[in-house]
Amino acid sequence: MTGQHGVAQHMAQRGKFITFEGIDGAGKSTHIAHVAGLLAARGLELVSSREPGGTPLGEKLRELVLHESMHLETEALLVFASRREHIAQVIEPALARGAWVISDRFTDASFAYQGGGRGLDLRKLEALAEWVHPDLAPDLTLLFDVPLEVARARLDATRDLDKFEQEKADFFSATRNEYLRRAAQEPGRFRIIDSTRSIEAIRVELAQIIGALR
Ligand SMILES: Nc1ncnc2c1ncn2[C@@H]1O[C@H](COP(=O)(O)OP(=O)(O)O)[C@@H](O)[C@H]1O
Ligand SMILES: Cc1cn([C@H]2C[C@H](O)[C@@H](COP(=O)(O)OP(=O)(O)O)O2)c(=O)[nH]c1=O
Repeated sequence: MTGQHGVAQHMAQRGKFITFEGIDGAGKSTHIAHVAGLLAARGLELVSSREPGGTPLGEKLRELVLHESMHLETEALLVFASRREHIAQVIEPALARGAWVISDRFTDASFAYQGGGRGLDLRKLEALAEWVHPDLAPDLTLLFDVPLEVARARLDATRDLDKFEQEKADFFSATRNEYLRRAAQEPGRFRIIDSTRSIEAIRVELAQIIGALR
C-alpha cells in the first residue's frame, strides 16, 4: 500500500504455509478441517487447498493422475504441472497478502509416491522441485504416520479406492519410508504425528503445535 508520500506503509507480513502429508488412510483429511478451525479462530485469513488440484486446471489434472494409468514420469510431470498452477494462482498470492495457506499434500507427496512408491529417481524429483518452486517450502509439514496395516484397515472400512489406494503393501511401505526419510532430513520443518492414537489425542497435540506458531 502506498501512502501520501509514495512510501510503502503497510507491507503485509508474509503468511505461513502448512502442509499435511501421510500415506492414504493415515488420517490427514480427518484433521485438516480441525486445524483450519484453530487457525481461523485466531482471526487469520486462511486458504485451504489440496494437491493435486487447488485450481480448476489442477483439479482436471488430479482426475487424470488419480484415475488413468500412465508412465511414471508422466505422472510426476502432471503433479508438478498441477503444483506450478497452484503456486502461481493460489499459494503465492495468498502468502504475499499475509494469508496463511494449508494444503492437503505438496512436494513431499511427490517424493513419497512417485519417488518412494514408484521408484522414480529422486534426482529427477529434486530437479522438478528446483524448477517449479526454487524459493518456496512449507513453514511446517504435519506428517500423519501409521503402520501400513492400520492405514489399510481404515481405508477398507470406508471408501472406494482410487489408483494409489489400490497399490500393494510394498508400495506404501516405500512411500511411508520416503516420508520418514525426508522428515529425518528436515526435522525443523516436519512434525511427525503418531496417528495410531485416538482422534482426540491427536487433536490435543495439533492444538499445541498450531498454538506455538507465530
Ligand atoms: N486416529 C484415528 N483413529 C481411528 N480412526 C481414524 C483416525 N483417524 C482417521 N480415522 C479414520 O480412518 C479413515 C481414513 O482417514 P482419512 O482422514 O480419510 O485419511 P487420509 O486423508 O489420510 O487418507 C476415516 O474413516 C477416518 O474416520
Ligand atoms: C500431491 C501428490 C499426490 N499424490 C497421490 C497421493 C494420494 O494417493 C492421491 C491424492 O489423494 P488424497 O489427497 O489422499 O485425497 P483423498 O483423501 O481424497 O484420497 O494422489 C501423488 O502421487 N503425488 C503427488 O505429488
